[in-house]
Formats: sequence, structure tokens, C-alpha cells
Amino acid sequence: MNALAATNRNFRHASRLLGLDSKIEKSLLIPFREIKVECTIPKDDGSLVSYVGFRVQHDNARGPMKGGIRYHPEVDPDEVNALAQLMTWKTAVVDIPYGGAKGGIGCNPKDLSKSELERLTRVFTQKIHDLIGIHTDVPAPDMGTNAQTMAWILDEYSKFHGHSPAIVTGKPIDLGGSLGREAATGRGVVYATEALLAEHGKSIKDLTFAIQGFGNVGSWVARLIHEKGGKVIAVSDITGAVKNPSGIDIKELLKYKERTGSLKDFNGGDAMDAHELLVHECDVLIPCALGGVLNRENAAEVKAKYIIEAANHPTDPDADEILCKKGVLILPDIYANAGGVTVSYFEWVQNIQGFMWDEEKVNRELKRYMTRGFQNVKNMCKSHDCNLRMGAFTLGVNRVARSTVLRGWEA
Ligand SMILES: NC(=O)C1=CN([C@@H]2O[C@H](COP(=O)(O)OP(=O)(O)OC[C@H]3O[C@@H](n4cnc5c(N)ncnc54)[C@H](O)[C@@H]3O)[C@@H](O)[C@H]2O)C=CC1
Ligand SMILES: O=C(O)CCC(=O)C(=O)O
Repeated sequence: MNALAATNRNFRHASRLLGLDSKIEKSLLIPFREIKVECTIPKDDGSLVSYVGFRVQHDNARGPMKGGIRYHPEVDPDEVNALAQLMTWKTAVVDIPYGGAKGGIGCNPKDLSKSELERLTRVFTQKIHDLIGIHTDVPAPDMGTNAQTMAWILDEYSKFHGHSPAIVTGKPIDLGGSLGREAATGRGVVYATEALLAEHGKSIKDLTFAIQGFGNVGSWVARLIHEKGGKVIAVSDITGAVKNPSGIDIKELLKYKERTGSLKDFNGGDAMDAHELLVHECDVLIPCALGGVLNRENAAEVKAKYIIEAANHPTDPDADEILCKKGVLILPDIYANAGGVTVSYFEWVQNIQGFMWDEEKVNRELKRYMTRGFQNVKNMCKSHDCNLRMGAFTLGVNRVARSTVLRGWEA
């Protein structure tokens, strides 16, 4: 099942639990605007190359639309649509005054030089600048993009609209980025994990972890779990995977990755098959890379007791069903990885107020939002007698539905 069909299915399930009528259901499901642009740039050798870029603006009932921009060869319109919809529910789950959007360009950033990436980002920004805005749609990083990408968008957008730091979040600190944003998604995942484990009388230091993906999110999750005394026994990324039953020294792995750009041949553990990581013996599995990685092919083999969805949509509905039957507890993406967009919100607030917070305040507020979000999800689980995914979906969908009705948009 593709990401959009899966997301729509989860939405419809939540809508049934909430008893929404078909008019409001339709108005919540259909995206506000879908943008597709052709981005042609000169390569460094002078030849021309074209890429297709997307921005889906899903819903703005609760505030400006918000969500990352992904550079990845498999970016497609349905997936961007699904990810934009997930952003709408996610911002509502943590109760920040935003709607949802997502963007992407179908390219492999590893195949482009830095100057080609800059040209591509600037052309994409030129094509969408009049459809985004500080109070309309505020992009941020996602897979394959980073603070530098945001700096180029900020600069290009500012040529048309004047200096506009609040047009993107996740930008460099020197351009108005927030302290703590780079680590925020991973830190939020760790706060979410602690909230779930505490309910079961457990803590990170007693458990073993397998982490798929070692980019922005995965490397921060690994680092923070390691710092809290958790045993990270397997890590993978696109270059390979490493396991060590006694626990991987994550500080060393970070240094190794920085030096070599790869996890391959790291001598603090044994190489393993990257696919095997998802079914590796561990207490907690944290997917931090692509969508759909847990599916009917591998779900029955998963050994973890807890899955924390740091990636967006890592578990397809078939796997969801199989894992739930096995008694695996899944903390869903629209809550678990909401720390990134929460600190993006803090960054936007700081830009608008022209006042910078210290990192301690950012992290303290992040913890407060994540802890409150968990309690609110749990309350919905109780009210609707449902699992954590549906607890999060009903929470998010209900908040957006309420704003939609109040605005008189449901007809
Ligand atoms: N960056 C952010 O603030 C947020 C990111 N997310 C989600 O978290 C996930 C990761 O995003 P980032 O860390 O920002 O991206 P990134 O581009 O920094 O890192 C992605 C990582 O996934 C790895 N990877 C790619 N294909 C893989 C494969 N087949 N097997 C194993 N590893 C593979 C890459 O090697 C890299 O380590 C995505 O699903 C993204 O949508 C969710 C919320 C916020
Ligand atoms: O920080 C943001 O605005 C969005 C992050 C994002 O794309 C996500 O949560 O999936």
C-alpha cells in the first residue's frame, strides 16, 4: 500500500472513531494546494539537467502550513501528499499553531556538487516564493536537506520579499536559527520514548536499542540514548550496518562517520546486513530513515517490544496489524518525531519576536510539549479504546476538525 493510501486509511479510521460526518471528512482530506515545478539548472560541466519539485500544502485551519523539504531520488507526489497530511495531524498532536505541508525534489543530493545543490535550491525557491510565506507556509529540513539548504532558501526568498528569517526554520544559528533545533527531532524522540517507558516502569538505561538511519535524526537519537546509558546494539545507514551486543560506542561511531562518511568497516562492532537490523534481537527498534520499511515481508520477524517511529511513516498498515497482534507497542510518527517541528515553532516565534532563547529554555519547553503530547495521546486512547497510533490520529484530527468547523469551512 502506498504512503498516501496508508495515511488516508489511518485518517478514515480516526474519523470513524470520532464520528465525523462525510462533509468534514472530505474537507480535511483534500489538500489545500499541490504545487509541481520543473527546476532546470546548469550542471558544473555546463550541461543542463531538470528535476521535478513538489510542495503540497495540506491544511491551514490551525495556522501557517509547516513541514520539511526532502531531497531524495524516490520523492513522488503521492508520498509528498501523505507526508503533508501527516504534518497537519502532527502539529495538532503537539498543539502548535500550524497546519501541515511537505515538499521535495526528486534528486539524489549525493550526486550533486555543493554549487549544483545551491542552484537547484534557488531555482526551486524562485518557483514557489509567491506561494510560501511567514504566515502562509514555512519550510524546514527533512531527508537530504539541512541548515545550509534553508540558508539558500532564506536568501533567495529575501531577494523577492526583503530580509525574512522566519520564512524557514532549521536554518543556521548565524541566520536566526534556534539553538537546539538540529538535535530537536532526536531529542523529542528520546523524551517520547522516556514517557512511554515510564508507563511500563522501565527506563532507557535498562534496555537495548537498534537504530535504522544515522543522519540528523538517527545520529542524535543514538547519541542521546548512549548518553542516558541505553545500550545501542545495532545501527545502520545507507552505507552499511554495525552490531555489537555489548553496546556500540556511539561517540566513536560519530567520529568514524565524520572521518570516513560511512559506517562500513567500523572496528567497534561487527558488520551486519542492513535489512537484518529491523528484525535484530533488541528491546526497542527506532527507524530513523525511510518510509514503509516495516511491511508484511518483515513484520512477523520483528523481535523488538517497542517501536518508536522517528522516521515518517516507517510502518505500513499490514505491518501495523501484524505488530499489534504480536503485542509490539508502536509510538507513532505524528507524535514521536514531533520534536523537530516543535522547536521549529520555537524558532519561528523567536524570529518574529526578534528575541533569542537559550538552549536550556528550548530543551525545557520541548520536553514540556512532548510530555503533554503523550498524556493527551493516552487520554484519547482511553476515550476511544484504541492503540497509540489511533490515539494520536484522533487527537490531531479532532483538533483540526474543531478549527475547521469554527471557521465555517466544512461545507
Ligand atoms: N530532520 C527532521 O527534523 C525530521 C525528520 N523526520 C524524518 O526522519 C527521517 C530521517 O530524516 P533525517 O535524519 O532528517 O534525514 P537525513 O538525510 O539526515 O538522514 C537519513 C539517514 O537515513 C539513512 N538511510 C537512507 N536509506 C537507508 C536505508 N535503505 N537503510 C538504512 N539507512 C538508510 C541515510 O544513510 C541517513 O543516515 C525521515 O523519515 C524524516 O522524514 C521527521 C521529523 C523531523
Ligand atoms: O520542522 C519542521 O517544520 C518540519 C519537520 C518535518 O518535516 C517533519 O516533522 O516531518
